[in-house]
This record gives sequence, structure tokens and C-alpha cells, in this order.
Amino acid sequence: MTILDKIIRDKRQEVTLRKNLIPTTQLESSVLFNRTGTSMAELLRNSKSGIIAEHKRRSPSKAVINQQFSVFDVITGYENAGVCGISVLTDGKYFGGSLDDLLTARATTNIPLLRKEFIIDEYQLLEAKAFGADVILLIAAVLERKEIQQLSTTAKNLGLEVLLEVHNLEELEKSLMPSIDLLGVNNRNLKTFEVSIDTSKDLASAIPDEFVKVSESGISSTEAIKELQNYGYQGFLIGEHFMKTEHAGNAATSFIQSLQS
Ligand SMILES: O=P(O)(O)OC[C@@H](O)[C@@H](O)c1c[nH]c2ccccc12
Repeated sequence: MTILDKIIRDKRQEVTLRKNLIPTTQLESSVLFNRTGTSMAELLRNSKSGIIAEHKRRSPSKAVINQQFSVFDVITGYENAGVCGISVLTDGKYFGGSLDDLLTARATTNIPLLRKEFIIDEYQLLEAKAFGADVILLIAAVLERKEIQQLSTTAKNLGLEVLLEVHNLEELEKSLMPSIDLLGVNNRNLKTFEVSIDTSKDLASAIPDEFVKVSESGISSTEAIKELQNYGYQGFLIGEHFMKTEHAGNAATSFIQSLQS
């Protein structure tokens, strides 16, 4: 059993419990439910740097990254750095995140927020909306085409943008559909944790132009970004490289400054 299989097995149990705890009617009565946010896809299309910075305390591949920061400080720092979007991990068991982190982030900034989660059920889309997300993640490695179709259509109807994540050509080919806004290539194999930005380069030409191309994971240099920009990437999802420093916001600031110079 891969780590990804374990995460999904646990996620199914968790979602069943959550559904019993908080009915959908309660999620729908959140003051955030009818909020219209800014489009992350649009910001990325018009940005020079295209950074999506991530709030990430720990991960199965790295254990602890940073447990000290407050969500408020990280989000404020990222906003001041000039990022296009912020990704907030909400999985508790493997990443130490929570929906409360998302809510705090929402209370802190108007920048588009991605709910970084293993989504397998429409209930999680309602949660995303109720806790202030603008974008949701769907991972092709754990979903069938039909599920991607259903979840992305529901997300769009809720006013959420959809970032679809793939790791190889097969996942990409099964996932292309009009209800996807952003196409993310994860440079990290979620089954083996191997990381290579060649994954983004190899898949670039197979991604149709209507999708905003996002390269995810393992990015730690501005050179890598410049290279990926030549392959048509407009979004760059960076977690560890910022979160492992003394001050995530300052790290993002100097990174974006050196990208623009
Ligand atoms: O910390 P990194 O290597 O910069 O990676 C960030 C982000 O891409 C990564 O956290 C991620 C990409 N896809 C995921 C799916 C689930 C959990 C986490 C992820």
C-alpha cells in the first residue's frame, strides 16, 4: 500500500465522520458561502512572477517543516511579498493543517486561496466554500475521469476554480475537460516522493493552451522558474522553500524580487 493509498483510505473515514458532525445545510449557511472572490487563473495569466505560496507545517516526505509560525504571520508575509495565490493545507493527519487554518487565512487576506486537500467527495467542496476557499485541488492519481467530471462541475457551480493535478501523460489525458481552470503538474510523485522538475517540462507540450499551466513542488530557485516559463508555465506552487526558513514571508519577498530583477 502506497502512502497515497493510506491517505485516501483515512480521508474516506474522516469525510464520513465530518458529514455526521456538520450537516451540509450548516456549511451552506456560512457567511462565506455566497462570497465571490478574485480569480487565481486570471491573476496568474497577468503576472510576471506567478508565485502561489503554500502554508505547510509538515508532510509525509519531510516530517516537520515548520511548526512555529502563526497562520496570520505567514499569510501576511506572503501577501506583502506579492504572491498571486496562497495554498493552505487542510489535511490534519499527514500535513498538520486544518479548515481553521483556511478560515484564518481568509480572515487575513483577499488574495485567492487554494484549499490543498485530498478531495474525494462533494461534501469537501461545500467545506471549501464555507471556509473561504477560491480554488480547489483535484488529484488525478486518486480519481476516475467520471469523478473528476462530477467534482469539477459541482465546484464550478459553487463558484470555485479548479486546479487539476497530474503527474504523468496518462493522468493528463484522462483529465482534460472544460470544467478545469488550471492544470498543475506535480513534480513530486505522491507514491514514491521522487522529485524532478523534468516532469513539468516533459508534460508541457501536451497541455492545451486554454488551461493555465502550473508547476508544483520541489521548486527552490529562480532559475528553475525561468526555465519553466519557457515551457509555458505561468504558475509556480512553492511550499517548503519558504516554510523551512526563519520567516516565510521574507523568503517569498526576496525570491520574487530576484525573479523580477
Ligand atoms: O513544498 P514544495 O515541494 O514546494 O511543494 C508544494 C506543493 O506543490 C505540495 O505541497 C503538493 C503538491 N500537490 C500536493 C497534493 C497534496 C499535498 C501536497 C501537495
